[in-house]
Amino acid sequence: MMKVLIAGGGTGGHLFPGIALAEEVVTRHHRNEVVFVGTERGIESRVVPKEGYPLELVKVQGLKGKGFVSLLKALFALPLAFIESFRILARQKPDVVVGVGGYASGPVVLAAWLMGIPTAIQEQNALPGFTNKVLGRIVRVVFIAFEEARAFFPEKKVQLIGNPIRRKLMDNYLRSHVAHERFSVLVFGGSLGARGINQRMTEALDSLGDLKDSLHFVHQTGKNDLESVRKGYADKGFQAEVVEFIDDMSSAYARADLVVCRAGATTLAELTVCKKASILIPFPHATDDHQAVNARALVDAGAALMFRESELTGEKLAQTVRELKSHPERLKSMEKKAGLLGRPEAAKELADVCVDLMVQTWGPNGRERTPIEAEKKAPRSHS
Ligand SMILES: CC(=O)N[C@H]1[C@@H](OP(=O)(O)OP(=O)(O)OC[C@H]2O[C@@H](n3ccc(=O)[nH]c3=O)[C@H](O)[C@@H]2O)O[C@H](CO)[C@@H](O)[C@@H]1O
Repeated sequence: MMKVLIAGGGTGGHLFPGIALAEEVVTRHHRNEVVFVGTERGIESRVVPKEGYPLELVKVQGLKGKGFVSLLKALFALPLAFIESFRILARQKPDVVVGVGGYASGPVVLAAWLMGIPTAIQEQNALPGFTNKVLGRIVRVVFIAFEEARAFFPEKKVQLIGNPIRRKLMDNYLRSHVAHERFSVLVFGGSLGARGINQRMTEALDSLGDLKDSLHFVHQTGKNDLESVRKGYADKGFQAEVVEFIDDMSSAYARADLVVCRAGATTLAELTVCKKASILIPFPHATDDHQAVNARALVDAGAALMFRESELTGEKLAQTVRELKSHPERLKSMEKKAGLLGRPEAAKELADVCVDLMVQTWGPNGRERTPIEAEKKAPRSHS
């Protein structure tokens, strides 16, 4: 029996690896528990309750600055979030705390460390964010997904395991290979959508008119561009499903012959596990340009093509789609190379280490809990 507290979120790229860990933990034993800590405005406030896990909220702002000392200062300058974190940890009594990045991760992991609870962080990107770089010094284990991230953390703590993928996404994906007649392009801009991608793709349609009847698009726009993108496809006579957000990414991937997307780390992990060929357009304003560094790993392996948004015209994008469509053997080779980078076992490996941390710290049964606390752990079922 183990209780894991997962702190962080904000965007899907941080939260979904946490959900993947949660799924692994609760399917191992019906009395295992997972609690999330996030913020009201993060994607977690919508997704976590839907997934059936309890969510505690803290009020945190982004932390910017440089160096360990300035982060500590910034964290202590947020006394409310910090006090809330202590309270949550005292109430929840987790055996292990895992930070997945995003606003809530910093104060909660720091508070857990001060309370003597074993901590770990999971860094999704090739270049770690500021908070994780600092938390790396205090946590017991640092999980990374790209070799490039190793250099930013104490060597002995690092475990390169890849980014955990949601079990539901994997299971459904394996079951949902769909036969389709048209060449299907999945277009999406990370968990929030991407204006740059929305614009380039609608511009690209102008140069793809002759292929209209053999192309099918599934396009996720994010909140703001839904109507204009929908209109773009409709006015130009293309067959397209245009949505604000895709709930079922497994069937979206399953139907795609080609994916056009940003280079968020969780997206890339999914592309490799699902063996998909992709055109990557990294988010140009990502901190330290980390999306381009993420993308490089796939490009160097021959699994993807990458274009800088500033250099990519609609016409160039159209030409690339056209070329890949007319060279299925090239697409196949990209798919194969993507598959070689996939780490489908990441969630399991992460959960194994959580068990080790619990056993080392609290013994094989975890923390002592009063009979009432233990009783509250009603057996849960998880689909
Ligand atoms: C702007 C920004 O700072 N983005 C960061 C954020 O990206 P972001 O939150 O966009 O994350 P990713 O691209 O890594 O992952 C997106 C996740 O959302 C899911 N999804 C996406 C679209 C959709 O309609 N439905 C859906 O479920 C995908 O399947 C995937 O699981 O976190 C990533 C992981 O730390 C970073 O690499 C990104 O740089």
